[in-house]
Amino acid sequence: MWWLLHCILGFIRLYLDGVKVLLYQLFNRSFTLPDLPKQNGKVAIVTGGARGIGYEISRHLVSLDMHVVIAGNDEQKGLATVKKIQEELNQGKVEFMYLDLASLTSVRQFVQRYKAKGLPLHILVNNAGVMLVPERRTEDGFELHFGLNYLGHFLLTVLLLDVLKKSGKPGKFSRIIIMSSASHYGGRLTLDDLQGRMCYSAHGAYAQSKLALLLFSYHLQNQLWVRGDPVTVNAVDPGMVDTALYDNLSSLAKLAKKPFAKLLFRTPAEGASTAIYSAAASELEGIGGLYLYNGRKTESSALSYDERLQSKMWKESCALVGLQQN
Ligand SMILES: NC(=O)c1ccc[n+]([C@@H]2O[C@H](COP(=O)([O-])OP(=O)(O)OC[C@H]3O[C@@H](n4cnc5c(N)ncnc54)[C@H](O)[C@@H]3O)[C@@H](O)[C@H]2O)c1
Repeated sequence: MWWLLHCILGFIRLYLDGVKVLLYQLFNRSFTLPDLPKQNGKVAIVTGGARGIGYEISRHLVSLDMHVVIAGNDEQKGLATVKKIQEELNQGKVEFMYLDLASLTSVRQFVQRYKAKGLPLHILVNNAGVMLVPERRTEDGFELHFGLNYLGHFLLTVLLLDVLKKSGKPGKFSRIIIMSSASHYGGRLTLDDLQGRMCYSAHGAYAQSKLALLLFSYHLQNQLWVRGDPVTVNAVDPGMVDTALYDNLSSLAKLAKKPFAKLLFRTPAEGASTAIYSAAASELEGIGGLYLYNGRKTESSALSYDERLQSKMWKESCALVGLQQN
């Protein structure tokens, strides 16, 4: 019985958070990107950069003369996106590399292939994600939202940290941008049931994955500061954006969403603006540990700032992906 209540509460919390965001978007214009400095010589990885918000981030970073690696699990789409960006921008340094975040082996192989290229890494945008997927497991047996949105990005980031640290320097920090969501406000984290085995709610699982990303983001930033490493980590909330992320809504919810999406949802380009700003704005040089929404610093949930929970999650995540803690 209590699992049913848990599912219903997860569902209600997610939709309430959605309503709050839509009301905000009704009365506030989308953040307008200022002119950003050219980024010649810089290299970025954008996960899920082949469509939606990730595509807009990739395209904009290439237009700033960054070398962008689009990392995704759909090779055909990825290569087509590379071609599209090159045609639109009349060339530009952009390439596709295969990465399936739902497979820890694929994450490790991606990092190996990336490192073999000998490229530096100045910007890592952890953008890819899925939402409201019916109960499924990753290749490694993790609940899909947790395994893909969170653990895949956790491993990717930790394995790329050495390159990010080497590529940054005082006054020119490397930057990690983590795509969170307002759904994290309603997120709950049950450390002894991270895989939702006791009771599964797709709404709860998505919110949990976004909360876990925030706990990770703050904890990692603290570690980097303590060690004096030239890398910053900021989390970004893109708002509610009309993309394929909503493809898993029920038919009824999709129907109800249609008029709202036209009127109130942000376009992918608008949704990408805060992430692009975090990646390239001079005024964010050396600044990390923020939750940014609509171009501004905002408070995330009280739970996300809980340092004990952050460190417990860090330890648990290292154990789950088979990493030695440092
Ligand atoms: N759209 C919104 O309203 C909204 C709101 C808050 C947060 N977000 C977040 O923004 C990010 C981008 O979402 P979007 O709205 O552009 O959705 P989208 O569905 O258009 O894009 C998601 C991207 O993730 C990639 N992806 C999915 N599974 C993958 C896997 N196994 N390995 C590698 N890549 C994979 C997809 O190929 C796609 O490129 C997500 O993290 C999402 O949670 C979106």
